[in-house]
Parts: sequence; structure tokens; C-alpha cells
Amino acid sequence: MTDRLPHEKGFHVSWDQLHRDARALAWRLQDVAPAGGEWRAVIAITRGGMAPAMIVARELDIRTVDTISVKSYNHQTQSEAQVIKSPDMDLVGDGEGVLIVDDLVDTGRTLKVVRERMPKAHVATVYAKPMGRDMVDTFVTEVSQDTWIFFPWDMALQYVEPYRGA
Ligand SMILES: O=P(O)(O)OC[C@H]1O[C@H](OP(=O)(O)OP(=O)(O)O)[C@H](O)[C@@H]1O
Ligand SMILES: Nc1nc2[nH]cnc2c(=O)[nH]1
Ligand SMILES: [Mg+2]
Repeated sequence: MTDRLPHEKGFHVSWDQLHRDARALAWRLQDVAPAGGEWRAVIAITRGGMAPAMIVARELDIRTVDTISVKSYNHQTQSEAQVIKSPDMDLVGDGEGVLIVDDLVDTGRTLKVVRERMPKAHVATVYAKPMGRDMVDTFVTEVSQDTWIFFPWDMALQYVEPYRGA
């Protein structure tokens, strides 16, 4: 089940917070745009990168968006990262002028396989943990390694008991 364990802390991100943080990422990316000022395409790492990629593409007015599908986690248990769908490699080439977006980097294993396929791409994530931070060129917020990030698509509003019961 999606309990916190084995992570010590939980960082719960609302849609509103994710929207703000993804826009902050887009703001940072403006300063590192390739020569000529335009990214050729955004590549979202599915599935978690899709919402942030959409927001970044909207802010930076990038209309060409593709995906790379990588599966590495089953809930909180990691196995080997596997590319199960590639982007259009005629479009992507070696990654020059291409922006790769994911929701977070944790161990960096997902980004390792992605970078092998697009070595010259710029890699951006909204959140980063220390182990994988060096795999990312631009990110917004760092959380500790023992934190599990819960995204809005994994959560629902629900009643909580007050601290002081009746
Ligand atoms: O740096 P790593 O340790 O490789 O972990 C980071 C990856 O793990 C999560 O994806 P996940 O494999 O759970 O798939 P999903 O995006 O489809 O939920 C997250 O969205 C990142 O893509
Ligand atoms: N949702 C979520 N997926 C992850 N995949 C690897 N680390 C994390 C995390 O902290 N949260
Ligand atoms: Mg993912």
C-alpha cells in the first residue's frame, strides 16, 4: 500500500502548489534556453512528467511535445528502469535544443536511461532529492532523501479527525 514507509517524511503537493512550482521551473528555464532562445521540443517523462511538462510548454510557448515512457517504480518499490516507449527520434536527435521534463528525480535511475538516449538535452524536474540532483540541469525545490513526495493525482480530499476528540 501507499504508506509512508520506508520513508520518514511525506511531502504532500496540491494541484495549486504543483502549478506554482511548475511555473517557477518555466521561469528558471527561460534563463538557460538554447542559443537562439527557443527549445525545439519538450519531452515529458511519463507519467509524472506530463502535467509539469504541459505547464512548462504552455509558459514557454513550446508547441511540440512528445513523451518517453519509463517504468521504474511499483508504488514505493523500485526495480530496474525500463524504457517502454521512445519519443520520435527523428525529432529528438541527440537532444540538442530539447527540454526533458519530469516531476522529480529521486535516485536518478530514470534520468540515467533517458539521458543515455538524449545526451545533449536539458533535463528539468520540479523536485529533486540529493541522490539524483546531479542528473538534473534545472529544478525548483529540493527535499531530503527520506521524504516521499505525494502528487495531487495520487491523493484525494478527505475528512480528518480534529486533534482533540469529542
Ligand atoms: O530518480 P528515480 O529514482 O528513478 O525516480 C524518479 C521517477 O520515479 C517516478 O516515476 P515512476 O517510475 O513511479 O512512474 P510514473 O511517473 O508513471 O508514476 C517519478 O515520476 C520519476 O519519473
Ligand atoms: N510519487 C513519488 N514517486 C517517486 N518515485 C521516486 N521517488 C518518488 C517520490 O518521492 N514520490
Ligand atoms: Mg515518473
